[in-house]
Amino acid sequence: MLQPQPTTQPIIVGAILAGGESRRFNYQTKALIDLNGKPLIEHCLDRLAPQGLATIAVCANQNPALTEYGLPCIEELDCAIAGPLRGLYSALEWAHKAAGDALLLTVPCDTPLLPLNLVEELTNTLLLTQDDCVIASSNGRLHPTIGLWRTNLLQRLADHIAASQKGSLKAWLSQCRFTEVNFCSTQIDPFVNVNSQSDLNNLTQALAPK
Ligand SMILES: Nc1nc2c(ncn2[C@@H]2O[C@H](COP(=O)(O)OP(=O)(O)OP(=O)(O)O)[C@@H](O)[C@H]2O)c(=O)[nH]1
Repeated sequence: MLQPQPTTQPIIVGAILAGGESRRFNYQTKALIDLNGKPLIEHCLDRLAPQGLATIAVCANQNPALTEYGLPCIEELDCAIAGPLRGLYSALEWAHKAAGDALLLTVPCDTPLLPLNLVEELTNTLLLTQDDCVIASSNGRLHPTIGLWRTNLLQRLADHIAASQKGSLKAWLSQCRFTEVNFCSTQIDPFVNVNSQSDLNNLTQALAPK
């Protein structure tokens, strides 16, 4: 088990959610979609690497194509729900096992421009508020897959899933005490995501030198 540092800083581990069906991208593995010469998951990793996480794992239905990154692979828990909430549930279980009472950052694999102060801002807010979690937003839009969660939510989430038998992250969030942390940018939305070929085309164009 990862041990806490001799400071008051909690252990923070990261999980990149990279499962799902990718119906809007012809069922292609979204994490491996190329953006400007690099797969989306590498963009994510590059953004997270300098942010002081104790470890970063990938939660992706054990997709063998993602094992080459050498990241710990989080096994998806067998439950009646699918989608990002199952990813969060699996990641919380992994984080609780790996680090005990700690904090878990979740991000989706399809957001290549994550802010470099994401972990710092979310952590500062969570420690201040003592809420269950903090969730990122931009331009007035909440991004429930991008959050910092207390691992001790695990049992509550398990109960929620067992009671609802289906679930969206939004429905789960409505059961949580959370604060929203807004990240703004005058240029491209830092949480712009790639769900389809046209999203990819638009982002490639937006990133092209003017
Ligand atoms: N681990 C895990 N991640 C998931 C699961 N479903 C979705 N995700 C991830 O959660 C993020 C948001 O997913 P969505 O865009 O809502 O769903 P998607 O399946 O990727 O795409 P669509 O089928 O087009 O809706 C993406 O990074 C997905 O890779 C799941 O069941 N398990």
